[in-house]
Amino acid sequence: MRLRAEHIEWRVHGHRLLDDVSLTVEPGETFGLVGPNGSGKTTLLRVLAGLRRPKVGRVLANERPMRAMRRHEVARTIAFVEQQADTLDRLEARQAVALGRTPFLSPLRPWSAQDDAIVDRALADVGMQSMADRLWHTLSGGERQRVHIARALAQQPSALLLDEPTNHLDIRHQLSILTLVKQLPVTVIIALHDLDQAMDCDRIGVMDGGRLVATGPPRDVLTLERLRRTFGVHATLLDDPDEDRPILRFRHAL
Ligand SMILES: Nc1ncnc2c1ncn2[C@@H]1O[C@H](COP(=O)(O)OP(=O)(O)OP(=O)(O)O)[C@@H](O)[C@H]1O
Repeated sequence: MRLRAEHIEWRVHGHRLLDDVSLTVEPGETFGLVGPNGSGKTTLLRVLAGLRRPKVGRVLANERPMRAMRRHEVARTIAFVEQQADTLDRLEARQAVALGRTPFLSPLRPWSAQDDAIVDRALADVGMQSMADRLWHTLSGGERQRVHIARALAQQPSALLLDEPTNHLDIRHQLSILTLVKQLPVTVIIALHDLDQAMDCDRIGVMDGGRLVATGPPRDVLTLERLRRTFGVHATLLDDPDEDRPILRFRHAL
């Protein structure tokens, strides 16, 4: 799915949280959204997910204005893993993942073996199949995060939006989730704080003060000057001996 934002502005109590943001993410692309705290990444993801409907600007999903789409239609095509996702206290992990199938169910299309298979696959993809029967409140922060990601995968979306999905994860699960989402044949927009992880995206966008100040291939965008200006850090670039890709080494805050 092609996701396009055109001249989005989002204001809260007179503060402009998004300022003339335009962006096109192509089908199958993995697009990283980076920027300092409070730069507008979450706000932009919420707009792209259809949870916020801007008065100025518009979002198009495969060239269709999202404003014209019904909520369940959006839920069938776009999955969003939020940073502070809901607690699901009385549910088992498997039931929480099964919620991802809700937009597809109706009296004419009840739960089926196919839904079971999709849920099993999503649990396996995030390495949670052995904890499928565990109650939500018994799961660790990282395990809950993996269940949220599995719920989004169970939606089988055309676009997957993730807000700092690796936050609570140990390094092994960070890498496996990032590898997994990159391999998915769907459009992925992922907000990341780890700029080295962002280097593996197809393209990245840099948010700064509610504006999208740069987009492009990671190494073109994450220049030392950009790191200084937007992130307020002095960094150097090191060569990775195993791959044709630089490694960022952060020296100090400016
Ligand atoms: N409801 C609100 N009312 C007032 N200000 C808000 C509201 N929601 C967000 N903001 C402000 O908007 C700005 C952008 O917030 P947002 O959560 O989009 O940033 P972010 O880039 O995702 O930050 P972080 O990296 O810290 O998660 C912040 O300054 C935040 O305090």
